[in-house]
Amino acid sequence: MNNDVKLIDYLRGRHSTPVAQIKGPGPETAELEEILTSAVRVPDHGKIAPWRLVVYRGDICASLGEAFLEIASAQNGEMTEAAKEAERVRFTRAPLIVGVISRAAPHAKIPEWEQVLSAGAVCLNLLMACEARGYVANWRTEWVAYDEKALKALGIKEGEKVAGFIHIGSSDFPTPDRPRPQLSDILTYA
Ligand SMILES: Cc1cc2nc3c(=O)[nH]c(=O)nc-3n(C[C@H](O)[C@H](O)[C@H](O)COP(=O)(O)O)c2cc1C
Repeated sequence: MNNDVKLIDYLRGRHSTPVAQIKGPGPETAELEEILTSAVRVPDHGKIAPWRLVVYRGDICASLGEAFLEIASAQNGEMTEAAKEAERVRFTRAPLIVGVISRAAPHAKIPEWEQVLSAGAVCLNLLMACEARGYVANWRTEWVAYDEKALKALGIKEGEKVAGFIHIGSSDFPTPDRPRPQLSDILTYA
């Protein structure tokens, strides 16, 4: 997002950038932490922060790719070279990835569902906080968010769930929009 774009104009056209289009640079640590500080300013019933963030970047991303490949080949048997490469680069396609991890759990007062929703809010807010600083982003999960062994390699603890792996970087060409639902198809006035 251009810095002088009004929020109302941004929201009218907000959209993601496909991962294949995301290149460097990504934000360095100081700017990233400003982005993340904004991103977690979300509605959170009970103020319990039922989420946490994990930054994946640098050498760890290539190592994770090797781990994904090992897990996938043990589960799928013979893989094509293209499929192997897809695993190797899964976490190196963007300069960095932020895992938004839901820690939703039974709570005396706060329904677990609402805790999950709050993690979704962090994901969307993170997309927008990246754009506000001139970066682009894409909210992915992919199989690694649902596989026990992959989750272990990713440092996700038992009981936690991945709300999103937000791929962050830059892009130098515009993304065409995708079809959007017609308001009339999803809106009723009670
Ligand atoms: C929870 C969640 C998980 C997603 N995971 C994937 C995924 O694994 N692979 C994929 O191609 N798109 C995935 N998407 C969709 C991408 O984020 C897609 O680019 C996005 O829906 C584009 O919409 P936008 O332009 O309105 O942001 C996911 C979306 C959500 C909300």
